[in-house]
Amino acid sequence: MQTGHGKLKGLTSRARLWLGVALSLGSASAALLVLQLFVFGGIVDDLTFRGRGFHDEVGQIEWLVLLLTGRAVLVWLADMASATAGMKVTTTLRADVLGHLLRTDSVSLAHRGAGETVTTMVDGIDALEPYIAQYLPKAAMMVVLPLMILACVAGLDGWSLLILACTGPLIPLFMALVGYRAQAIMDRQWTRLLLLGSGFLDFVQGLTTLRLFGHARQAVDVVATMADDYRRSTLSVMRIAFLTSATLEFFASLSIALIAVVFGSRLLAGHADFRTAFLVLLLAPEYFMPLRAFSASYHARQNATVAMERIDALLILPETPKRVTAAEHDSNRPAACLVCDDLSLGYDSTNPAVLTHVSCRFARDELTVVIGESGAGKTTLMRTLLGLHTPVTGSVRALDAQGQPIDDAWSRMGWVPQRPCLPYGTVAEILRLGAPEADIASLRAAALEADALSFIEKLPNGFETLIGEHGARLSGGQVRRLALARALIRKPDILFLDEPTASLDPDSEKRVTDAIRRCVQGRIVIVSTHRQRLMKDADHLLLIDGGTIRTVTCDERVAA
Ligand SMILES: Nc1ncnc2c1ncn2[C@@H]1O[C@H](COP(=O)(O)OP(=O)(O)OP(=O)(O)O)[C@@H](O)[C@H]1O
Repeated sequence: MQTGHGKLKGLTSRARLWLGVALSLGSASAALLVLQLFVFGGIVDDLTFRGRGFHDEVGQIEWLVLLLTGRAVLVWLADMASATAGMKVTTTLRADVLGHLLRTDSVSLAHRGAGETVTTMVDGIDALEPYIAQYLPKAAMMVVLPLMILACVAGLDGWSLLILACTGPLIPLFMALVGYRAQAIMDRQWTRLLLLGSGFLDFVQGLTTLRLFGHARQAVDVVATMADDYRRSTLSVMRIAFLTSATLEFFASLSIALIAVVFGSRLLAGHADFRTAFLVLLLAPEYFMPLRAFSASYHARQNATVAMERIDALLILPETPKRVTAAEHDSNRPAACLVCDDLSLGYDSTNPAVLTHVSCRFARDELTVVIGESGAGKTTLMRTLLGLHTPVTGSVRALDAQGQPIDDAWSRMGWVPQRPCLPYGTVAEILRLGAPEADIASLRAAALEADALSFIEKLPNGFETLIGEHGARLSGGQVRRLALARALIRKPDILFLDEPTASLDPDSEKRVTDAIRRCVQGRIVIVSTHRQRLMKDADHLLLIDGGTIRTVTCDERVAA
């Protein structure tokens, strides 16, 4: 199995080109830096010890300005390239994770907290950007520039080469030791961030309930405690960062001081010339500079390693398998029936067998109503038919009028869940979630079919009226009819409605039931309910009882 570091390395392939450009530009700017120091050393030596005036050095000064400008441009371009690489990686990864979550078994996803998923998607993926845009280029420069400087110093002075070659490797070694300890602290900090993110989301979502039960104050205290924990663990991380840079500074200063002392004594003894000594003293701090920059971005790698583990936990969530394979793929064939063959459905080990040996058919132009006690498995069956939940055994097939499987029937399904999710937006935006390209005529047609047009037209701005989250300014019956219109706008072949009339008053119940009846023509319509009115309207009544399913006979219906 790949470790967090291994997975991080895999990320670089997403922006190889931009990272390559950043590295090339960085290397070129490093070469210009070395040249610049040589030219500067020469100018200072000429002016101080060789008796030359400024007018003699004009050519050299022009070169120096040219090198400085060239280097500034190259550094800017390298920064742009690495920032582009970082953005490219995070953008493509976020799209991939989102795409995967859309294909994921909805039950597995629901078992993870929404707050944790959101924090991973936002902060987790953001944490990878500094790793790509800062850490990787700096790690490469930590090798390129010191090697260039060592090569130059090798040609200038043996002693200095020895000092730099011995002290340089000590720094990464010590940083690795510190980093080993920092990883545990980073893990802890990430856990605290997740707790804070999910706690805050829960708090906002449950604000009304908390106020009603008089727990708002305690909730604020809990969030404050979590924020304080996060602050403290951030301070621990910063302590480690300070320790790392202090170590670096110590070794760097020691090494430069040593070179200065050695050169000083040799200059006094007349065994060295000023130009060489000055040049080596100019080059020595630059030798340690990339190590410093690398150290400053080292925490980005640790942060990214922890974030990558979390992102990977999302990526390994099981995807819902494609359930039907057919040789031909013809989206024009409408589904004539939906067939369940010996289905067994369950969740994790706590609930492994909700339904067993379920075999049944759902036909077009029929209203099939599924009934059963609360907790019998109606929603579980519906989720499975929709492809949102993977059966333990058995299969679900959509067949055309000739009995041939239809591969893409699932793309033409409509669903109205028990608690329809209406995001913040206008009525038109909510409806267009079903079909983004739908024009206003299609919106009106779907609303009319779902008996939602009359109330939408009475809203202050009609289809452009802003509806609060979860349909805040609508009644329960209006929310159901709007959700039905959203499902119908997709022109579904197969329509699922989970408890569409639950908790509605008789008038709203009648309106929703009549709307459902109108939808049956040319469609497979499957409804789960506890309500008598829908049961009476059913063409086919299925009862879930004792973990399996059976048809309710006409005699039983009459007797009931
Ligand atoms: N995500 C889940 N993980 C584990 N068990 C679950 C999950 N969802 C439902 N269950 C369990 O599966 C069983 C069937 O639940 P389901 O929601 O399908 O019942 P239902 O017939 O739709 O109930 P209701 O009429 O109250 O909506 C219940 O025992 C429930 O606790």
